[in-house]
Amino acid sequence: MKIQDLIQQIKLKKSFLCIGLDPDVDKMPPHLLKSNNFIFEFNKQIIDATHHLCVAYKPNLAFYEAHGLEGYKALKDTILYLNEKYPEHFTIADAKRGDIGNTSKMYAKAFFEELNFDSITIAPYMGKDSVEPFLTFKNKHCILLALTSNAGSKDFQFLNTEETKTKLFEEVIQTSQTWQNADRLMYVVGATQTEHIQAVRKIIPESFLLVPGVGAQGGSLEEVCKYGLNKNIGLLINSSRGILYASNELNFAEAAAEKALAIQTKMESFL
Ligand SMILES: O=c1ccn([C@@H]2O[C@H](COP(=O)(O)O)[C@@H](O)[C@H]2O)c(=O)[nH]1
Repeated sequence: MKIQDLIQQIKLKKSFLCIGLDPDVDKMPPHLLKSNNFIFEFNKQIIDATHHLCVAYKPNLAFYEAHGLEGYKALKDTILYLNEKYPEHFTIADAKRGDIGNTSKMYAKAFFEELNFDSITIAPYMGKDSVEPFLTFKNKHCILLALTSNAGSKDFQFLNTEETKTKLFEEVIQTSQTWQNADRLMYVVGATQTEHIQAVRKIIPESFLLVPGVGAQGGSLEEVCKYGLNKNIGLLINSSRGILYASNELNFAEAAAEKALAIQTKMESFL
């Protein structure tokens, strides 16, 4: 998908909501567990109930890989369903990949060609040659982990770099912007890190940020918007558990849609 198409969808729907498809058997409605391919069935009902309120879906690979072959099938069915029925949605494989070049090339083929996702999250720790194979794909996007939402982000991401005296997360953003096809880069910045979004925006005023951490992790949508919005919106704010598990009864999909609507309504007031 082209960035311009994503921006158009955001303006049309007055929403920059990304719904995280993190199916957790322990939290899913028990009645669904009886059906074959219940993970896909759960996703399908969530997608059908919420598609008009969001512009992106983000399956996190862990929730599929934990189920082996069945999980992979559910992931494949989910992305096929999205691409066929709701092709205007931006799709994110939250896989956090990145390896030596020839291995990254295979990851890129897996997610961009075989599964046909629009984007993938990438851990940038291995540097330029681990990310570049993903950046060769036209109209596909690489979302680098910059400043993550978890407490452990403090372990490394705030360390000062000796050469440039910037924090490691700032260095990741700055340096990656010099790579070929850097216009295909986006960055993960946690909603729990709002005091640092201004610093991020100073380096990349134009880039899209994928912002997880509202809802279950306690991040504030208002604060993220205050510091993160740019002239093209420039934000995809993710919520997974806060939407998916609003109810585990028969009405789970409608309950999820109500939560998504509440977020979309707030978003509309910022546009
Ligand atoms: O810094 C990060 C990077 C990724 N995530 C992922 O986003 C969702 C958040 O789920 P919630 O249920 O809305 O908390 C999940 O898939 C994480 O693995 C993140 O939270 N923080």
